[in-house]
Amino acid sequence: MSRTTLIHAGWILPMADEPLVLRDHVLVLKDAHIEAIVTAEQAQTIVADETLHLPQHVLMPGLVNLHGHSAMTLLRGLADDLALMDWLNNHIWPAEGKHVSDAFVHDGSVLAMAEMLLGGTTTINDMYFYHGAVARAGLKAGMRTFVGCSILEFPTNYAQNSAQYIEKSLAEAQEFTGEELVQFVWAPHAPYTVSDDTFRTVVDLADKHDWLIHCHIHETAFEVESSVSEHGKRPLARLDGLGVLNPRLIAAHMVHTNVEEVALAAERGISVAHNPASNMKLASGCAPIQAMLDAGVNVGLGTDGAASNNKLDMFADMRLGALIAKGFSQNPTDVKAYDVLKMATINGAKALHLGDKIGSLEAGKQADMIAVDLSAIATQPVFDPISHLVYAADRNQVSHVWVNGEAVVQNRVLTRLDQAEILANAEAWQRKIVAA
Ligand SMILES: CSC[C@H]1O[C@@H](n2cnc3c(O)ncnc32)[C@H](O)[C@@H]1O
Ligand SMILES: [Zn+2]
Repeated sequence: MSRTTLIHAGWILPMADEPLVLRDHVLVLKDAHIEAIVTAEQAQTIVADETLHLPQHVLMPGLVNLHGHSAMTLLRGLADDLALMDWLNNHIWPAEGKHVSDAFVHDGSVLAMAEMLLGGTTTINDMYFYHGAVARAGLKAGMRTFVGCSILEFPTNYAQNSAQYIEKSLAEAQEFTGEELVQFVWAPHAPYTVSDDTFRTVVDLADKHDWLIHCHIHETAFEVESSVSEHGKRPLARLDGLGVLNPRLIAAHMVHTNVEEVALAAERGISVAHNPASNMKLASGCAPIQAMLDAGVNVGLGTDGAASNNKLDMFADMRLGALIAKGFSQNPTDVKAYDVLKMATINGAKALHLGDKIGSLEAGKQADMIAVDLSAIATQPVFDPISHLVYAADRNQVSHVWVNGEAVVQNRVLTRLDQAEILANAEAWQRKIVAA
């Protein structure tokens, strides 16, 4: 049976191309879809099953976290203040070797999804191991989940070689065929861990199965330099020669990217996942985001994993993304508040090839949306909600979250997940990891 809910909001931010804020409007939610956005007067004639009044709130699209490793919440705070390769080689990869399993990935992903949903993130583009566990966590949480199937040349707890990563990924994906909230994605880890042959195979498989490709690219100066010495080419040029640069690709980081490479990214129609917090914390550098936007590259926003951020907080990262761009270029007009909101919503949706389904509030789109309560002291007075969402609000002001029309957070409480169980599981994993 169909159900209609009227949501009266103080402000509706549809995330149209140009900044637009609708004051005192009503969103008509019909099952999983947005039926219409109307004035309060027009809403009086609509028969609804339920009416929700959010007079102090902004209703806006759910946030799309374009790059993460959900299960790494269980490694949060284990290794800080290190550069990427030291962090990976000497801390994270050894810890993953000891602990990563199907159960670890499931519990870590649920913990991450609880944190993300409470903070207004409705979609995660993940990449990790034990993909069935990530998908199950997404379905349990009611979160839109892109399950990145990692591929590396070296053995991990999950697989022994690239062929086995691929074989296991395909088998795990089969179980979730037809699940609306779950999609599988190829995730070759990085140019320095994946061979030419494997990249070629990934491109073919992505075409064959109609999957996206998600890869860490140009994250550090070391990555670029080692590619030049090993392959005689910078990573992007190498990947272009292998056919990887196409509209299926979501390139995470792209920090060390020159003018020619920005132009190439635009020409090939790839999307970029900008991870400002992880790039700062691992001291990787500052990605040229304004140059990418100017060139027409589709740039979304990601948190990266909780072991390198260390929070899965898209509000914090929107703010940081806007601030570091200005500080780096000494140009205050770089990466404006609305640009960063687009990155966190519609651009992320476009990168995931869901631009016609989510990422903005429009009639006919799926209802992935959040309400942000601006009545807090820290967000008063309200001259411009766009400014507050980026520069003043924090994730704890997210009061309601809907995914596909379902309220998965209501008045700051998770409706599907048991918070006490999640906390107990996190503590049990901490004890296990400390004891190892
Ligand atoms: C293929 S995803 C799983 C793999 O990636 C590692 N990882 C996490 N964060 C980063 C990063 O910023 N750059 C490169 N690799 C990263 C993670 O620990 C897993 O081993
Ligand atoms: Zn990453």
